[in-house]
Order: sequence, then structure tokens, then C-alpha cells
Amino acid sequence: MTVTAIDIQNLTKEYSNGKGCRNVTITVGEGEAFGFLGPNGAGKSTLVKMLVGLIHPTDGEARLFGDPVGSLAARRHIGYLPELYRYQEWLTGQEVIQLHGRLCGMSKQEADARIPMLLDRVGLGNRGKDRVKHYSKGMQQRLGLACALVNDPPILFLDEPSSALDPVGRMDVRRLLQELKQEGKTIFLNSHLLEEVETICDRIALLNNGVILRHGQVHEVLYAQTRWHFKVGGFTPDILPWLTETSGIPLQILQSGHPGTGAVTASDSLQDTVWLGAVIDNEEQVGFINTLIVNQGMTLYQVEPVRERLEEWFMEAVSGLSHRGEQE
Ligand SMILES: Nc1ncnc2c1ncn2[C@@H]1O[C@H](COP(=O)(O)OP(=O)(O)OP(=O)(O)O)[C@@H](O)[C@H]1O
Repeated sequence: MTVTAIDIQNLTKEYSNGKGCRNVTITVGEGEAFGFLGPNGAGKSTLVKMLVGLIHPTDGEARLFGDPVGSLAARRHIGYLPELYRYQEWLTGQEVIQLHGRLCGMSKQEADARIPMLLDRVGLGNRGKDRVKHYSKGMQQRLGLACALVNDPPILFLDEPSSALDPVGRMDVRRLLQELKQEGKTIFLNSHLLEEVETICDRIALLNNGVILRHGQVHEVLYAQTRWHFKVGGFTPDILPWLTETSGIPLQILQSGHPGTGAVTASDSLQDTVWLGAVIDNEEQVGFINTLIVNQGMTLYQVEPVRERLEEWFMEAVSGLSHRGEQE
């Protein structure tokens, strides 16, 4: 049976200006990676701050491995990388990690013993003896990750862990998060980097204007409707109605020779090689269409599934909303 690591029930925080987040209910199993998305100002950081015990909920409750958020027992389960980190710039990187270890109740020796491994894991290698004031923003973010991992916590709350990093740094963080997941950590990730969420998270929720708008398994979202593209040679437009009728699947002609750039109509001038596109639920139907194409004497050059990206899911969910993030 899966152990519940994070149990959030109707959690609400209403600031004096009426903003915040309302009635959030989510459970996250041990070892799961949960992605929390939403436009700027949606309430993502507010939720995380309640879960790590930095602000008090106005209503509802949440538990971490059964311990109420804000309690010492709950805090012992967590590592936290805040969105707006600022470390003591007069300290060296390793002194900052040591300080966080001490704040977690570790002895100096215990914390020190983990520092070389942590610096290495976050890609700070031999820079641990440099003062934070000489660190770039990206290095400070890596340092923040090391601090979040110092006491080897089972749950990690990471608020935009790659926001200050260059593409190489983002790949490093992605790799690190994947390793942590394999080690069985529970990861709660706030991120605007949808590709990061797509590769790491098992489930996602989309928050807007303080409430959860949508949630689901990442693979269900991405494969809810799979589009397929077929590159076909020797094609004549009059075959299209026949193909559609015989297969029972509406096929479209995509921009000739270039998939994914939008459909053009059969009346547009066509070369003899085209890309056809269709939404298809199962691979048997794909095979059937392949057979029909080949049996009609056409050449099938290429067949490929085109996944929906999380970006499209996000855009579709928030488009048309009157209250979108901070654009109120
Ligand atoms: N201490 C506060 N007092 C009053 N309002 C606040 C406070 N903190 C945040 N807010 C407001 O609550 C809303 C949610 O803010 P929050 O920082 O949780 O959003 P977010 O989704 O994390 O945004 P971003 O993606 O930009 O980091 C915003 O409208 C914000 O202005």
C-alpha cells in the first residue's frame, strides 16, 4: 500500500487583501513527484509556504507523513528550496550548508561529513570554500539545493529550483531530481518550466487565482489524445474522402512536407508527397490506416505519434479565463 507523504485537505490562506489560495486538496504518495503549475500570482508559493510551516493556513489542514504542518515533527520530514533565496554573503558555501545542517539539529561533525558529497551533487565541486558574495545567482541556487538536502529529508519542496540556471544548469538539476526520485524521495515541485515538470513529475495540478483548475497524471495529460502524422508519397487529393470513410477516422492534409504547422485544405495546390494528420486512440487503427495507404499504391515514408506538450495543456486551460494569475 502506498504511504501518503503529503496530505492536503481544503487548505486555504486568505491574505488581508483577499489573495492567496482556497480549498486546495491534494494527496501525494511517498516517492511520488508532484508538479504544481500556474500563472504568476496563482498562489503556488503561498501553498508551499503553508506546507513548510512558514505561514499559517486560514482554514483546512495538511499533514506530512501524518504530522500536522508547522509542527516540529512535520518540519523534520522536509527539505525546502524557497523561491527567493538569499544566503549570508559573508559565509562560505560550506558554512551555509553547515548552518542549515545545524538548524536541522545535526551536529557540526554530521553536517561536515555530508558537505563534500552535497557540493558535488549540486555541481559546486571545489567552490565550497568561496564566499557566497562571489557566487553567481546560479551557484546560489545550487547552494540552496544542497541546503535542502543537508539532512537527507524524505520530502523535498522545491520552489522554482532552476529559475536562475542556464540550460546546462537546468539539465544538471533535472538529472539530480531524477536521481532523488529514484532514491525514493517525495518531490513537490513548483515550476514554470513545463519541460522540467514533464520529465520529472508523475502528477500535476494547475492552480489559477488561488484554486485548482485541473489535475491529473502527467502521462494521461500528454497522451489523452494522440495525434499521428503520416508522410505519404504518390498522394492525390481525391483519395482523402475514401481514406476517411474506410478507416472511420477523419484525416487532414497537413502543410505539405512539413508536419505540425497547421492543416491546409485539399483544394490547395499539392505536391505528390503530403503529411496526413489524425487523432487516433489506439495503434491498431494506425496499422489499419497504414495498410489502406499502401494497398492504394501510395508510399508510406514515415509514421509518427505527436504528443501533446504540457505547454499546450497549460495554455488551453488558462486561455479564456477572466482571472488569470496577476492579470486581474
Ligand atoms: N504576504 C502577502 N500579503 C498579501 N498578498 C500576498 C502576500 N504574498 C502573496 N500575496 C498575493 O497572493 C497571490 C499569490 O501569490 P504567490 O506568491 O503564492 O503566487 P505564485 O503562484 O507563487 O506566483 P509566482 O509564479 O509569480 O511566484 C498573489 O496575488 C500575491 O500578490
